[in-house]
This record gives sequence, structure tokens and C-alpha cells, in this order.
Amino acid sequence: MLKMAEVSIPYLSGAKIKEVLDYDELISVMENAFVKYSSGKVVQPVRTVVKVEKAEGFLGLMPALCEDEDALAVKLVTFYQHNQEKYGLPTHNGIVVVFSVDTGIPKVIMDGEVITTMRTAAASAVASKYLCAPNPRKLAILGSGVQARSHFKALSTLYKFEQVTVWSRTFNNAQLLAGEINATACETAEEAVKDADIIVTVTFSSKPIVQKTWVKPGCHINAVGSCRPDWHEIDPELMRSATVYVDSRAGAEKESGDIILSEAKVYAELGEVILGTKDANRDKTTVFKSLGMAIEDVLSAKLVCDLLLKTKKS
Ligand SMILES: NC(=O)C1=CN([C@@H]2O[C@H](COP(=O)(O)OP(=O)(O)OC[C@H]3O[C@@H](n4cnc5c(N)ncnc54)[C@H](O)[C@@H]3O)[C@@H](O)[C@H]2O)C=CC1
Ligand SMILES: O=C(O)C1=NCCCC1
Repeated sequence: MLKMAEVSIPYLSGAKIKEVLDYDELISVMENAFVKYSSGKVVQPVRTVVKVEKAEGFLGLMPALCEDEDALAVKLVTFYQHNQEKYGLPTHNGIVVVFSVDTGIPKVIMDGEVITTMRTAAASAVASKYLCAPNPRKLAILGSGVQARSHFKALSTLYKFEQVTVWSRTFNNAQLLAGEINATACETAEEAVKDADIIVTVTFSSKPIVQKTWVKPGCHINAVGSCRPDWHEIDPELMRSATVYVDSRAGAEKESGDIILSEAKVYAELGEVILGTKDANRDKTTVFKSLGMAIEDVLSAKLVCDLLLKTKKS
């Protein structure tokens, strides 16, 4: 066994990771992540977030351990909402450092951007699978960035939508995305969400972008963006009247403006629904408030290692 001083740690690029990850597999890995988390099999402190005032950005530190899965890693992720408009760079960047559970020696460092992009959408796919009404026909996407694209891909692995609508605060961006995915660009969010069976909100908005009166009763909403305690995407009245599910109660109570500002009651963690200890209220309007959990990254990184480093021993 090598000592730390003798180790040369491999780096796996986002391009390499993209080659091996697919949504089918990630969706089942995310399902397992939710189950492990809600059955108390994961050690995962609530994310530490450092605010970078100068750039209006944030650094998040996200460690988790799951001994059952022989998985220990930490994601270090930045989210800088102005990166795209200022520098043409992605707004989310980061790395995942994977450690040996037995020795604590770092095994691999890998890109965290692709994992964040794909596992977040796979997590929403799991939520939709358990919480939306059968046979969803219309998908509405609010936002037109990285997560808008990954959510379209992940949800399309589960459902064949008859109609997909896109709204973005800049209509041109909605049109660009709509052109890529054969969807309809809408001038208003109200028009986009009308009669939608599944709504995905993936923006940095600090003010609600979806109102309760616009939403079809029984709709399922994946509320993925605005992950700060003082930002929200969903009308507080809609939050209070829906059945609200989260990835982690502890995370939601500390980080989600959608929950904190509306004082909506969290009904269940998604893992509890998968475990069968809480109901999936498919006939009601449901919101899955996603904040993102370290265990999602840790198990995604483990999958990447299994796929790319199969022949190498730690
Ligand atoms: N829950 C989770 O696990 C994760 C959540 N996120 C969050 O999802 C959201 C989207 O992320 P990406 O697509 O990667 O970012 P992106 O930068 O690629 O796209 C952001 C989108 O939000 C829109 N936007 C920005 N400010 C807005 C405002 N004030 N009002 C309305 N729209 C606005 C932009 O026009 C763009 O369409 C962010 O809030 C991000 O932090 C991202 C990764 C994981
Ligand atoms: O889980 C993540 O990764 C993130 N969640 C909220 C916003 C930034 C990244």
C-alpha cells in the first residue's frame, strides 16, 4: 500500500466523465442515494457555504460518507451567477475528491461540473417518477441554462412528452433552447406552465417566477434553483398549498428560501417515499424542493470510478 507522500493522484476530466455517465444508470444511483440518506446510512453535514461578496458568488463544501457503499468523498463547488454573462463561463464549477474509506488516502480527483449537471437532473427524474401523476404529457422548463438542458435530457429518458415549453427571462435564450430540444419558447412563465404536468424551475431568481393560480392542480414541480435562504422561485401560497418533498430536511430548513420564506411544511424526504414510509401524493400538487446533497455526488463519483478505473486497484 502506498503512503500519501508516494501517491500521484489521477484527475478525471469532465469530458471523460461525460463519456461514461448516462441518465438511466444515474437515475438508479440517485434513487439509492435518497434511500441511503433517509435510512440514516449516510454521514452528511449540511453544506458549508462561503459567500464571495466581490463576485456575488458562493463556495460550497459538501462531504459525505456511506460505509455501506464504501464511499467517502467531498465536492467543492462554486456557484457564480454572473460567470456566463461576464466571462462566458459556466456558473457552477468544482471538483470531487474521492478518498479510500479504509486508509483515508485520496484516490482520485475529478471534475465536479458534469457530475453536478447530470446528478441534479437525475435526482429530479427520481422525484418525478415517484410524485407526478401517471403519463405526464406536458413539461414546462423555466430557465434556459445548463440545468434546463440536463433536466430535459433526464426527464426524457423516463417520459415521451407531447409538448415541452420553455420560458427564460431573456426570450432569445428561451428560443435558443427551444430550437435545440424541439420545444415551444414562451414569452411569459404563465403561458409556459399552463396545463403542464411537470414543471422544472432552474433559475437564479430571488423572487417567485411561478404563481399558484397558473398551475394545474395535480401538477408536479421540481423546484431546483434559487438555493439560498433569501431567494425563492415558487409563490409562497403555492408552496403552502402543495405537498412538499425535499432531498434533505436538514438542508431545506437551512438553505431553501422556498421553504423558509413561505413557512411551508415539509411533508417528507424523497427517500422516505421510496422506502414506503411516506405517501407519494400523486393526485395532489407536489413540489420537490431540491437543494442537492453531497451523497448524490459521492455515489456519482463512485460510479465514475467504477466505470473508468475498473482495472486499477486502490
Ligand atoms: N438543487 C441542486 O442540486 C442544484 C441546483 N442548482 C441551481 O439551479 C439553478 C440553475 O443552474 P444552472 O442551470 O446550472 O445555471 P445557469 O447559469 O446555466 O442558468 C441559469 C438560468 O437562470 C436564469 N436566471 C438568472 N437569474 C435570473 C433571475 N433573476 N430571474 C429569472 N431567471 C434568472 C438565467 O437566465 C439562466 O436561464 C441555479 O439556481 C443553481 O444554483 C444547480 C446545481 C445543483
Ligand atoms: O448541490 C449542488 O451541487 C448545488 N446546489 C445548490 C447550488 C449550487 C450547487
